[in-house]
Amino acid sequence: MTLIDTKRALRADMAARRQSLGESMRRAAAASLRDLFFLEAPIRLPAVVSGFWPIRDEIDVRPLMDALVDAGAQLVLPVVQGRGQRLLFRAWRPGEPLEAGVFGTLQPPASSETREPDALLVPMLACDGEGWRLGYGGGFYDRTLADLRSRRSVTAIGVGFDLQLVPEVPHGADDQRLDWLLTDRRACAFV
Ligand SMILES: Nc1nc2c(c(=O)[nH]1)N(C=O)[C@@H](CNc1ccc(C(=O)N[C@@H](CCC(=O)O)C(=O)O)cc1)CN2
Ligand SMILES: Nc1ncnc2c1ncn2[C@@H]1O[C@H](COP(=O)(O)OP(=O)(O)OP(=O)(O)O)[C@@H](O)[C@H]1O
Repeated sequence: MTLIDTKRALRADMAARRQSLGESMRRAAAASLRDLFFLEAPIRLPAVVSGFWPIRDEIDVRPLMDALVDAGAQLVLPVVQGRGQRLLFRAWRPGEPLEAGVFGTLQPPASSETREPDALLVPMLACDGEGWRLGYGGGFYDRTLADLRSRRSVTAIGVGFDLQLVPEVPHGADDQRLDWLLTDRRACAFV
């Protein structure tokens, strides 16, 4: 199997695993995630922090985003510019309107100012103990992190349910490692 096939198979497995979680478990996980973030404090605030508006069965980071704003963070949300391009980030505050983006995402309108994040909450399907991450396969976060890291220091925090942690995520030359892992059960830095 090629790397692409192996990743595709793992994506299907992990999507099914995440789908098995019930509503009350999801609510509790969103609150634990928020609390663990502030207990372990992966970043210093104030800072520009990229969140994400959850799609499909992703963990709900909205309680964490609310708390980040209360703690002095400037939130930004990702915007897909096009296939093969890096993500752009637009400022957003909880309660402000969002508009439809690609792949079922919601994003701040073009009137919101663009900001480069100091830290990113990175959605993931799977992650391993070394910080290798599996996303939906667009390579958007890999391209974005490669570009940001070539110019500045950023903290990439992989965010998901604890059951998304697996022994090994296959990776290639284009994959960017995470700096931190944040789940409903742990927050830890990768060395
Ligand atoms: N909540 C959230 N927002 C996000 C991301 C994300 O992973 N989660 N992104 C992370 O990059 C960007 C959006 N990228 C995405 C890329 C692919 C798919 C997706 O559903 N892909 C289909 C295949 C589509 C196709 O190739 O035609 C799939 O997985 O079935 C979703 C979002 C920016 N915003
Ligand atoms: N910096 C880059 N430059 C060019 N192509 C890239 C870069 N990063 C990733 N890609 C390409 O994007 C495609 C998808 O990559 P991959 O399967 O790792 O996506 P993913 O990490 O699961 O998705 P995402 O980051 O969007 O959540 C691959 O063909 C990969 O080679």
